[in-house]
Amino acid sequence: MEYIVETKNLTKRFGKEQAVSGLEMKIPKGEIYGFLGPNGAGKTTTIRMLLGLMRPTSGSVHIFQKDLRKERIRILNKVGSLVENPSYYPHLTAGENLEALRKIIGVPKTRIKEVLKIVRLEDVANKKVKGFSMGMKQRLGIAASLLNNPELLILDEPTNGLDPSGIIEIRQLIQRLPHDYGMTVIISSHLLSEIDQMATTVGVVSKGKMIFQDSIEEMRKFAKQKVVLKVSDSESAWRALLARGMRADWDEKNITLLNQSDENVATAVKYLVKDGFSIYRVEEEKKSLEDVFLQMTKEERLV
Ligand SMILES: Nc1ncnc2c1ncn2[C@@H]1O[C@H](COP(=O)(O)OP(=O)(O)OP(=O)(O)O)[C@@H](O)[C@H]1O
Repeated sequence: MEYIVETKNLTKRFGKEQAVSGLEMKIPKGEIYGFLGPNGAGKTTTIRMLLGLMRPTSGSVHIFQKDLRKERIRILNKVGSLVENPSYYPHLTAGENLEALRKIIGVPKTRIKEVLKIVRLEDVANKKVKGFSMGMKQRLGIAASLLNNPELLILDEPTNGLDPSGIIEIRQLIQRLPHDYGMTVIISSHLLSEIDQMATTVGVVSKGKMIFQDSIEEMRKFAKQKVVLKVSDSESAWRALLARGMRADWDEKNITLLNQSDENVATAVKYLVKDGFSIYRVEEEKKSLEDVFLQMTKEERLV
């Protein structure tokens, strides 16, 4: 597997505090990697280390399969990033702001038009930035990060402070990048719901540790359905199921089956009827992906 980003035992300590702890991040090419974790989990510290802005206490960062310590400039020339809220000259237009950056980076003038088109700001290229909405400013920030035609784009909480329509705009923009431009994207957030529909791979950090890293489909598997039985004399009914070798939980009210296959549910119902219990309801409860994420970060399930 060719990884665009691979960290090994990446660790950052601030005094006694371990902000990032033995992180093994693996990001295949062309993925949109949702880097998730509650506030203070270590996302920004990790991103700063990926961008060479902060030196790891120990461990290594490889980007494009090159060691960041040894080939920093060569690597960073092909990386775009938006780490803090970008600052602009409010009295200059979108195009003029990008022009100022373009001169520093040294890319052809034609690139300005291209990046404005990618972020769908070409119609307001000649408007002053001071009249822009938060969402437009954020898209301009992404345009700036695309000036050097990066192969890897790193966005730290790009939807922070945006309204729902601004979030959707950013989502649509990011979703196109791997397909249309062959980019790999890392996008951090403390809210799964914000990146749920755009990430293809997810890394979840909690207290500096990676507690889950896999495809979003794998994460969805944790959002399994629960089948709940509402029955008469539920405690006895639960004990009767256990006595028959079935796996079930009881919360002093209802029974939850731990194996939710159709067959297993049918067997449980058959036993309960046989044992003389009345079945009032057989209900399905589905956990949202957000519930799964919250549960993961609470339990710190280690992978
Ligand atoms: N320069 C620093 N000096 C000391 N401690 C720091 C420094 N930067 C971060 N930390 C600490 O490291 C931990 C991780 O912080 P970090 O900013 O990386 O988390 P985060 O996941 O990005 O959170 P947020 O979403 O709030 O930005 C926190 O406990 C923070 O207080």
